[in-house]
Amino acid sequence: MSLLATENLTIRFGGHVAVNGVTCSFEPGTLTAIVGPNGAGKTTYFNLISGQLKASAGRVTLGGRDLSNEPPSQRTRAGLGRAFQLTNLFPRLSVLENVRLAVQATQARTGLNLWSVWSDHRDLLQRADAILQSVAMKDKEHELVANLPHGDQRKLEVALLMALEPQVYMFDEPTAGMNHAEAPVILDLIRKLKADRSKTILLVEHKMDVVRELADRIIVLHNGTLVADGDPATVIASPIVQEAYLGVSAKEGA
Ligand SMILES: Nc1ncnc2c1ncn2[C@@H]1O[C@H](COP(=O)(O)OP(=O)(O)OP(=O)(O)O)[C@@H](O)[C@H]1O
Repeated sequence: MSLLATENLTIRFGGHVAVNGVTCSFEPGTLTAIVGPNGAGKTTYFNLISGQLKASAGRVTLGGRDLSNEPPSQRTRAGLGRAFQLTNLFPRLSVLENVRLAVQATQARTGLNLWSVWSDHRDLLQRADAILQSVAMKDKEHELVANLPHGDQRKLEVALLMALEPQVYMFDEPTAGMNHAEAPVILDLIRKLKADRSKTILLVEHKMDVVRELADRIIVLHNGTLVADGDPATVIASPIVQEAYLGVSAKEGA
């Protein structure tokens, strides 16, 4: 079982410390919600973990392996999977082709050469098929991604993440910009991932009703610092979070 950990993780932009000495670990089988006010450093923390930003100080490790100096592609190979709000999709390819490419990337990662990838074409298709079934998109497999509604594109993005079989799933406001019909589909996919119990899931989320339903644990960032960490009921109920960090949203979710 691989544990994701950050040790004293810090980044400075000029004089501003956006993430300040965050030490935290995330266990498989747990969905941790990361909350905090706007500008608290949540997305920056994600960027430091996935490698989009390089830390000024501190370390990111997965299963004891230090990833701090690895580029994002190596971190993905090591098992960190992040949903990138559609930037990972190939819009001019079909749904099936997108999933198949993601499955192929995984097989290449596990050491198969090009010839065996080709000879295992049928296995590839079966795996892609299973993923499409699991996200209920089999009926759209031949549609061009560019023609899909926004909600389906976001769903496909989660499907591509699943195809990569990461140990860690990172979602940054996965239902942002979605309508009332689209959001439940994404939340259902995250629920299914969670039911697997072997995955580490990190979720940056402002919507407290979503956090309350999905999170096993909540950590709170404020001014780049980790200020609370614990089970959802305790963290949400704590006066410091209610009054200073979550404000009206927390009360609405209560
Ligand atoms: N590349 C950058 N250069 C300079 N400052 C940055 C950069 N990225 C983030 N910041 C600053 O770091 C702080 C944390 O930003 P971040 O986007 O991580 O907050 P957040 O908690 O995700 O906010 P929100 O909930 O609004 O998305 C902010 O003050 C932001 O302006």
